[in-house]
Amino acid sequence: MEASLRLMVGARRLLRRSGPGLILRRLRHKKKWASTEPKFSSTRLALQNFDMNYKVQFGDLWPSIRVSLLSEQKYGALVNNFSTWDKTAYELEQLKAKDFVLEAQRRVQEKAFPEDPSTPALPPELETLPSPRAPWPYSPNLHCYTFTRGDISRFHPARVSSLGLLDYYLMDASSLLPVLALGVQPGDTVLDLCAGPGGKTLALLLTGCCRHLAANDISTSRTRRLKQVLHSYVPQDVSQVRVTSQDGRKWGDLERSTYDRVLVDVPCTTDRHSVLEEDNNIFKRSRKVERQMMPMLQVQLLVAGLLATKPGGVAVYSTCTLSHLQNEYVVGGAIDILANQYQIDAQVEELSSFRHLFQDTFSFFPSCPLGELVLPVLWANFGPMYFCRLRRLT
Ligand SMILES: C[S@@+](CC[C@H](N)C(=O)[O-])C[C@H]1O[C@@H](n2cnc3c(N)ncnc32)[C@H](O)[C@@H]1O
Repeated sequence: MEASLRLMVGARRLLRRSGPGLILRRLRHKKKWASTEPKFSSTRLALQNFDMNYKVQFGDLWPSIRVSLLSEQKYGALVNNFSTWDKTAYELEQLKAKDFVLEAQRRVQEKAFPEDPSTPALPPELETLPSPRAPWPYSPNLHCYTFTRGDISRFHPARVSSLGLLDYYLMDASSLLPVLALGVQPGDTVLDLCAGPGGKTLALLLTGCCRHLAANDISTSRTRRLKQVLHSYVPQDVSQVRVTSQDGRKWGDLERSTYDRVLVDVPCTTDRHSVLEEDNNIFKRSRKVERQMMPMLQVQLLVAGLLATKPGGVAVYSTCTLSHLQNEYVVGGAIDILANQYQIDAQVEELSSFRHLFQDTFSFFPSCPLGELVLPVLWANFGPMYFCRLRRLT
């Protein structure tokens, strides 16, 4: 009532000043503006979409995944080996945080020396651990601290050490799993195809194994952030990184059969971000086509990544979505394209022993047909993180 009164007074004033033409123009403008106003926020559209699809995909597990996605996520502190790492590790241990990678390595050691009488017997599911001759087949030298199950303490922001470098990098701890699964070995040439803002690139460098590391991202703003991360964490004399800003889909033509290890950490619907943040949300109406084309882009990037891998080399595909259309289906699609269009064989490698190693820290989806999927749960609110390890055979 009050609003229509104000409208009438305003209209009368306008009529007096400028005649009926202007009023009509203003009203027309107002109507157009009102009809383009979004009915639902992007976060709400994302939740509706997930409710529809993930109920089918995850059944009874979906309500608990949903509430975890909407709750505060947990972080991990990736220790910067280039900085005063021993001091950092000591300080993190004082906070009662645990290095989940070191704990997994200890479990492998226990398997390697089972005859040691002081070693407790392993539970049957750990019998699939790697053989004693290859005690740690995953990327080495990575140390990441998390608070234990159910502990929702937060890490303080990273600090500059006496060496002038930041002491740790805060990330969703499950983001380290694709890098660990890549199994970088000393002297490897490595490609990080979609690298910005650079958490995984930093982890790859921290392995101390990369003879040469190519870090690429199509977005110049993301490669700028990547360079800032490198500047804050890595000494200037570490020079084996090359940063580029190209379309990763071209890599198969640019550098075919070149790299020992390739990480393909693709853009996706970033499920946690999509249900929480309006800013840069892929569920905005204006980004509908981009969202629909996402699986196609992901297949193209994975194909390019595998083409850039040497025969016998390894690529890891990863996303932070629960969607099987962006996960297993993409892996299956890329393998088919490689076989049919390029006569190249690539094969998914089993990661079930890897899953057993880290199951105290993360909740894995038990029935993922290809690769592994970390589910957000309240006792370990990491992820979602999907990763799949592929070996290029020919
Ligand atoms: C999930 S993010 C990568 C996160 C990064 N690996 C990290 O750990 O910090 C996906 C990235 O892919 C980039 N991207 C999107 N399309 C691309 C393309 N065609 N080629 C290369 N990068 C692309 C985006 O700019 C975005 O930075």
